[in-house]
Amino acid sequence: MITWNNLDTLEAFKNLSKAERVNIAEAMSGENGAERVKTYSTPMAEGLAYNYAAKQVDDKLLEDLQKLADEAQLTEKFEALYNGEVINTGEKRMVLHHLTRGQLGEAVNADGTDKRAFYKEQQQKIADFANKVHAGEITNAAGEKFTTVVQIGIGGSDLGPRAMYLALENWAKKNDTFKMEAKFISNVDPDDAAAVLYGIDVAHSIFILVSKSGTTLETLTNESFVKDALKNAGLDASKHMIAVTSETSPLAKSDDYLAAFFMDDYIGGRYSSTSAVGGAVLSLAFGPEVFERFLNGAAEEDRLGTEKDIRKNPAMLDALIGVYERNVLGYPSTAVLPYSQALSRFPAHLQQLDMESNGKCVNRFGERLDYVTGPVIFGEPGTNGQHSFYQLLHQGTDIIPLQFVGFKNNQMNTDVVIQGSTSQQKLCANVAAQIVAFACGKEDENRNKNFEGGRPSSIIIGEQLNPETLGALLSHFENKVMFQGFVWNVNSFDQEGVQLGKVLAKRVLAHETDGALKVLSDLMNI
Ligand SMILES: O=P(O)(O)OC[C@H]1O[C@H](O)[C@H](O)[C@@H](O)[C@@H]1O
Repeated sequence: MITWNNLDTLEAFKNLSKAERVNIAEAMSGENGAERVKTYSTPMAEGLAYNYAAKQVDDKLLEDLQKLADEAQLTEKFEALYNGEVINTGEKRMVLHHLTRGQLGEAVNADGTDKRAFYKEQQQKIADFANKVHAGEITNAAGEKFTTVVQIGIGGSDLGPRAMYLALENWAKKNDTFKMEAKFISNVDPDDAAAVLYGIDVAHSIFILVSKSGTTLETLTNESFVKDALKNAGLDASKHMIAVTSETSPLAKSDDYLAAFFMDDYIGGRYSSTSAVGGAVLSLAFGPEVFERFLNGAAEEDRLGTEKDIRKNPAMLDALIGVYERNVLGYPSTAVLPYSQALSRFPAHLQQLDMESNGKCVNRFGERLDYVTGPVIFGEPGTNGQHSFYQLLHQGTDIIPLQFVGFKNNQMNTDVVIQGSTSQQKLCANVAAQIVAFACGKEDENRNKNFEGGRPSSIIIGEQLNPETLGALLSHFENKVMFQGFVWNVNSFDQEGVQLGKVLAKRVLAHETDGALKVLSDLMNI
């Protein structure tokens, strides 16, 4: 029997609050620190490892976190989720994104079909379509090959797929699997679409309209923008556009598209990178085999999420340490710092994934919570971030837990030795140095140059960012956010908080405003 309880009612949480605080600076110094780096590491899928040596934990605290995991029934809740229980209570929906990449439990039937079979069927249809485009069997009206793919979508229909595309673009070029360049149009700012259209050859471009709901104003506006551009170029828009949407959306039955591929209401936008939402653009850009390898990496990581032992379940461990930092230590935000230029948009994706999921102040039953939930998430790739906001991370008044990601090898296999080391070595040296600098600090008589240390971090380390490791990385964070939502007893799968602004914007556009909104509308010249 699963029970959904608030965090502050759990005995294990009360104990956790009383636990002695670990001094990271001490723990990470000398032989002790060396031993921690070796032992406080949990294997992930595809050769990745989650290293939490520089987190504010010790064996005793890990035991307490295990008790919290058990009492909060995290494994059981995950099991219920992947077996098709209605976990998204706000919208009365199942939560099935794991089924887009594997079958963790029982068959889930809905809408008259087996859902795993449905997602696989869509993936296969996309693969067939992509193969035909690459082979020149599906072409523009002049019989010429498409060379560019442009995704039109926003939020989950943009951020995840865009981050994944950028993560694999150079890898695919190096590994001869790069098929088509991809571009993305998301913002309703007309300069976004205009800039993308300006830089491409529209006659050889295929546009993917991606909207789960089929009603998002920004996306529909950008679709019209693109259709106009195609028309002005003397082209038939329906020969250049495909759609990815849910079968129930208004777009599903339209004749305006060359083809349509489907996801459904059981996949949240921010969890949709492994569905047709990511599948179409990534299969067109890199080939369906690369997309499949990405799914396999995610599936392998998902399986680790079913482990009860937190030391064998990196997503659950990461989630629990995050809860400890947020609810016991009181840290307000978390920085995601990938030491990989290919992951330049990964933090932006995680912002939506984490904050749209767990930025809630009521529990699953709509009752106000008396404790804090999701932290503010932000980040930039290293080493760039070091020359930007790390000052605050090192010496600011807030302690901000850090999530590093780093790879031993680069993707392009091109490097140079300057001052006795390669660029890749410099990159890796920096991330190692930062972990110790944040943890241990450095005493200095000059207060301005003093580093207090005690700033916790973890790092996910891998050999190279490739389709499999990217899939594993994505799954890790998706499952981390899910487990945290379970602990906080919030519904991580709806997003009512984005509605009010949309409603008011519509009122502004209809000139139905008064008071402050009227004056602001006037100020903005609407
Ligand atoms: O895919 P769509 O239905 O167009 O939705 C796009 C996005 O907009 C919404 O407002 C939500 O905040 C996001 O969760 C969603 O991903």
